[in-house]
Amino acid sequence: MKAIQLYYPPEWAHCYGCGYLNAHGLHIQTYWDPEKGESETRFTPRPYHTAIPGFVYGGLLASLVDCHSTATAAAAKAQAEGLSLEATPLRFVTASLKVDFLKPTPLGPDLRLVGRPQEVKGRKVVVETELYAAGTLTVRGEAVLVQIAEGFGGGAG
Ligand SMILES: CCCCCCCCCCCCCCCC(=O)SCCNC(=O)CCNC(=O)[C@H](O)C(C)(C)COP(=O)(O)OP(=O)(O)OC[C@H]1O[C@@H](n2cnc3c(N)ncnc32)[C@H](O)[C@@H]1OP(=O)(O)O
Repeated sequence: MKAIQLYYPPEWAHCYGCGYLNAHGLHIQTYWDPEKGESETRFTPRPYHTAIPGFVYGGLLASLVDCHSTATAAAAKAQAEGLSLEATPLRFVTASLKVDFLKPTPLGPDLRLVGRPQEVKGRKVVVETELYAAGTLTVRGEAVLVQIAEGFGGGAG
């Protein structure tokens, strides 16, 4: 299966969180399950992603939720409209991002994010994301994503 981010055209693939053309980026990769209508990202933080020793920096967790949500929005919109991302790349930007840090996230285990679209309406998609560390829910996010309008800000992403 191909990660949603790999369908982004090169001019939209420089994002620090998920752009495949950003050599210094996180390279977040999101996979869509059309049967369940939900998405998954896995990410293993590095030792330098520390908040306090043993725990993951919250800004990194917010970045994971952010880019996981933009990709989930693209997949959800494509499925809702019966489009193929291969033929019709869709790219969303984050209009609003809310992150609840429910528990400290331990540094070490692989993190798993699950995204569920709550609303797909026009250019807007609302996505709820849960982030698990070793099976424990530690972060919940809600994001409002807006599809980039035709010809908008080309090359900036
Ligand atoms: C990087 C940016 C440059 C772009 C270059 C483009 C190319 C590169 C792409 C690569 C992108 C990488 C993506 C990585 C993920 C990020 O980190 S993106 C970076 C952070 N995000 C930004 O910088 C976005 C800045 N904000 C904006 O540009 C504009 O506010 C937006 C988000 C495009 C929306 O403006 P708009 O197109 O005028 O949309 P508008 O018609 O007002 O609203 C559409 C819908 O969204 C809702 N909405 C809009 N804002 C909000 C909000 N804050 N809260 C709740 N709902 C909202 C509206 O209510 C409306 O809903 P409905 O009425 O239809 O139900």
